[in-house]
Amino acid sequence: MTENFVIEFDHFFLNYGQRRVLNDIHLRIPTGSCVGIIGPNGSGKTSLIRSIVGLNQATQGSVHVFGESPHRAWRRQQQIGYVPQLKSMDKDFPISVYEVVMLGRVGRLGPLRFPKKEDHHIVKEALIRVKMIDMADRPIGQLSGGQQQRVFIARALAQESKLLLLDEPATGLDIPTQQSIYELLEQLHEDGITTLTTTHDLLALDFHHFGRILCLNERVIAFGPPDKVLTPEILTQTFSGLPWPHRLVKEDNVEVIKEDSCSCTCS
Ligand SMILES: Nc1ncnc2c1ncn2[C@@H]1O[C@H](COP(=O)(O)OP(=O)(O)OP(=O)(O)O)[C@@H](O)[C@H]1O
Repeated sequence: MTENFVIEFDHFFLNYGQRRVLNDIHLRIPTGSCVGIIGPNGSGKTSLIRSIVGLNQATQGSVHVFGESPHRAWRRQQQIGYVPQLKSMDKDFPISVYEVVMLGRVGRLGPLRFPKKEDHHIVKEALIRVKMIDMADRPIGQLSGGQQQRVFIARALAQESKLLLLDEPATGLDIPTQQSIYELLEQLHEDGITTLTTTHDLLALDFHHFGRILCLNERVIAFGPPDKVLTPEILTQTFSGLPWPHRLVKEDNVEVIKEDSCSCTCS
């Protein structure tokens, strides 16, 4: 590891039982970058994120975060903020927005220690940042999906993470709310926080907010700046899983995909 890379995958393979989910991931994420991870449902995006957090163990190869194993990086300095996919929540779950964000401080407080003035200050700042301070006393379960997502981002911010992993943060949200989440990511990027954000929904992704796009479909299909990566060919390969190389050809005003090596028409 060099200090310029926050995450380093070294020929990383992941199986669930016999099933291969991530195949020879060899990738380095530069410190401070704002990465969008795209790929269809089941392409391994969540599995990749969970591997970075140490929730999945490599079947082969390795991943290092801040130059350490994910477990050590997670436990030692609480540097990784993880916002999992939003699940529906019991409306009566008895925990307030403020308390959820304070959970982000627990790792730094240590066991059985009460929050100090500084912790309360950090929690309030995080809530202000995601524009949720007015709802601090509300039960989390009574918030909309977009509001809950902001609260979970605030919890990760309260950890003072240098690396933030967001799994499908915009899915199911209306367009202005998606936009506001992406704008927030952009601000975090300006603060030097490395962010990785997944989505399967190309329409929900505003590419302008990302410095790099990772196209994933079990393997890394492409990784680079949006203008280089978001080509019809690469997107087709990412989302269709069709073999490479191939090309898009217009036939009777309909675009069809053709492999370069054969003349068959694929739908
Ligand atoms: N705990 C698990 N045990 C067995 N198989 C799993 C497990 N978690 C995920 N899978 C399978 O691994 C594959 C990749 O799943 P993953 O959740 O990483 O994909 P994804 O790209 O995040 O999908 P989505 O866009 O739907 O969230 C899928 O086929 C899924 O069914």
